[in-house]
Amino acid sequence: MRIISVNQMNEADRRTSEFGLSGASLMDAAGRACAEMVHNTWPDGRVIVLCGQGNNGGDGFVAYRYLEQLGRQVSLFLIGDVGDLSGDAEGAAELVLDDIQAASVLLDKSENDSFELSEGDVVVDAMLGAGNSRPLEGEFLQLVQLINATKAHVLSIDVPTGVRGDTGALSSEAICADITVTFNALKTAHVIESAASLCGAISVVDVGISEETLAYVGDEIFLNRPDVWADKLPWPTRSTHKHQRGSLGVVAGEAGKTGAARLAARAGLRVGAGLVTLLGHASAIPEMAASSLAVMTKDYADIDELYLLSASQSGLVFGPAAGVTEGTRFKVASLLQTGVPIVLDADALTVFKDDPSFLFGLLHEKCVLTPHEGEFESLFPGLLAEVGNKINATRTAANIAGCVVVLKGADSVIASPDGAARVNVHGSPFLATAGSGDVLAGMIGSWMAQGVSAYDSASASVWIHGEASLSGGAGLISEDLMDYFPRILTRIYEEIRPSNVLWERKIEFST
Ligand SMILES: NC(=O)C1=CN([C@@H]2O[C@H](COP(=O)(O)OP(=O)(O)OC[C@H]3O[C@@H](n4cnc5c(N)ncnc54)[C@H](OP(=O)(O)O)[C@@H]3O)[C@@H](O)[C@H]2O)[C@H](O)CC1
Ligand SMILES: [K+]
Repeated sequence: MRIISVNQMNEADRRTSEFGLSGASLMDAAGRACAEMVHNTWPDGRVIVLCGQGNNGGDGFVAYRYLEQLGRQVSLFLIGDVGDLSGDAEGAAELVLDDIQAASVLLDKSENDSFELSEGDVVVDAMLGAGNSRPLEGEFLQLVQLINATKAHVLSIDVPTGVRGDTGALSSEAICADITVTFNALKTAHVIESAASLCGAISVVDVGISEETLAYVGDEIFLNRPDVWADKLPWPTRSTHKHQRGSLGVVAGEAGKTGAARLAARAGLRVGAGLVTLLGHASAIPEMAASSLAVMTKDYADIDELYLLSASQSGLVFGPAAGVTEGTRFKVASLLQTGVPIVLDADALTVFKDDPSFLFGLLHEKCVLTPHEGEFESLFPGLLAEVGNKINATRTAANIAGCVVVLKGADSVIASPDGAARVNVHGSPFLATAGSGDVLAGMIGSWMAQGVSAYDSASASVWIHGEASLSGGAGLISEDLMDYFPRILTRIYEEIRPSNVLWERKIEFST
């Protein structure tokens, strides 16, 4: 599923009308889909369709017409004058002209009490869509506040009114929808917070804009789902041995602070690395060894030994509980010098707060940085605010760093230095718990150790991590996450069924 900008969607619209379906046909399909969604989701109750002056309102006029045909009790309101409508919206309004009422009657209770919204009503929000260009005020704002204060169900067309398509940030109060119906692709607001949470359940409907057109106008930005990376994961064959499944080295913090590295190591083992080793100072070995069975431990006396041990791994993880110290900086530099694929997280990022460009000079294309918003701000100060769009800010960061950057959150963005990005919304809020980032880092390191690209390793890990959190539900702690991996990985495997892999070998005997 593609994520595209408002301008790109307008261009896709324009190209489609030029070479295929007219704007009026697209609007008809859009409005019809919304009417059907209302009818199927809420088969009873009054429906109130609230339209603005643009094409979002146009979709609303069409939806009104189809809802009438479906036999629904439905009323139609317009903000502004019919005379100000133009283009396809004007055409759609002409078919329902006699039914249009001024939206002001919804606000002025003395004028018409019967239009007080109540529980069980359904509001179709067609006030503003992709064309919203500024904070709401006047009637728009009052209507949004009125609708949000009721218990009526709300279906927003394209985006909830008040939300701006190209950012997740809110500049004024916006509609809180139960369902948002959008067309052929997603926009930033559907996946990035805070706007994303206002969309409710999102339904992407095909109104006739082809994938070819979207690919032509759009960037390589997709929703992060198994369909974009599942076939890139390696599966062992019957003759694979553990040394062919990669060796992951997780560099631990000091004695007493090795829990984070142990979480990462265990996650790495679960995700499939054949060998996982915790690398630590001699003083940290006893506690690591005591709690690890299949994970090995190895001590290093100094940075030269760490370099040698790391250089023999096929994937590395460093940063969780490493300490914001000069020693951590040296270790990062040394680990990067090995050229081995590496995940840098937490302290391994924060430690470069004062001179991020020094880190950028050391990074290579097999690196993955996994900052949360605070750590991102340390490395790329002001970038998020300046770009105003989390997806594009992360893409810029990946370009500056020259490697994959995962900006973690409810809406994690995985960006590659070539401009591609994937946005992950798959996960539970209970992931906000100690150690969950350490688990993620271990997973990414493990896929990379097995030869998967940095971009696919990060994408697969973020999704599987999210899926595990959903399986865990409430009360989840980081230690639990790993227990869900086998079932999730088996499901992914079963969906793909790589032709070169045979798990269960059937041998039948007949007598
Ligand atoms: N392929 C598709 O995605 C399809 C989309 N459709 C629908 O079309 C809209 C986009 O339509 P557009 O006309 O570009 O935009 P809007 O309807 O959202 O709004 C434009 C009008 O609203 C005014 N405006 C903008 N911001 C505000 C504001 N904050 N307050 C008040 N008024 C505002 C704007 O006026 P200006 O003064 O800014 O010029 C316009 O009058 C898309 O969302 C879909 O629903 C197609 O119908 C199907 C294909
Ligand atoms: K809307």
